[in-house]
Amino acid sequence: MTATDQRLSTDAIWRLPVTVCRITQFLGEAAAGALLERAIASTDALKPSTIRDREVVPDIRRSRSYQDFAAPELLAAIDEVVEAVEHTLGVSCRHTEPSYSLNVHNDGDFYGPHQDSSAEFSPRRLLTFVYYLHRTPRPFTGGELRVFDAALPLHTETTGKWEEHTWRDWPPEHDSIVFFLPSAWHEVRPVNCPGKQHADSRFAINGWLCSPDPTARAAEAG
Ligand SMILES: O=C(O)CCC(=O)C(=O)O
Ligand SMILES: [Fe+2]
Repeated sequence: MTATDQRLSTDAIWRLPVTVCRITQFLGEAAAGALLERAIASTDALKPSTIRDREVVPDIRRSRSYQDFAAPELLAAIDEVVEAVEHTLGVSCRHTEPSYSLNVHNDGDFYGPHQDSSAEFSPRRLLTFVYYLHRTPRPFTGGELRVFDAALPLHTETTGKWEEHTWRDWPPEHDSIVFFLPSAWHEVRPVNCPGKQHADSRFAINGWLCSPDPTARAAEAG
């Protein structure tokens, strides 16, 4: 045992915050307002949100999604900042392809703690982005994005219990975007939207920059 080991008491805390890049007023008032109107208008296209291999599991995730929602202006704006984000998060997104959807949380909706990629599910996701939209003033409470710190107090098991984790909450503020690594543990805190009006929901355009899928390419070609 070295002198340093002896100084590490069992209740020492190694707290490693996960880096999140957050940009507010990302598209500007006019573009964000127009995108919000399109998001609100998509109500008929919404289906229950899924996890992993497209399963609906309401104990883990309760919200509605529109997989084919198009937001080219958002992708163009992401393109303009991605180099700075790559630099900060230590990831390279060259030759990646975006994949994204519109996710709508209304009263009682949430998404429990999860990672967006793992060796088993969606391993090609290299960077997560979440862009938020809502009416002003914000018509709901809750719905924070909770990002858990990467490491636990030293005395806990490697996996740890959820109550031993530390975290930081990010507000889902209209026209703000966050970027983080898809391996980060995160959740959407329950939304309280007492009026339950669709237009008062927490709207998010959530997606990933993904490394290309060579098998999908081959299938498309032929
Ligand atoms: O809406 C958010 O803040 C995050 C959503 C999320 O984690 C996901 O869809 O994977
Ligand atoms: Fe996620």
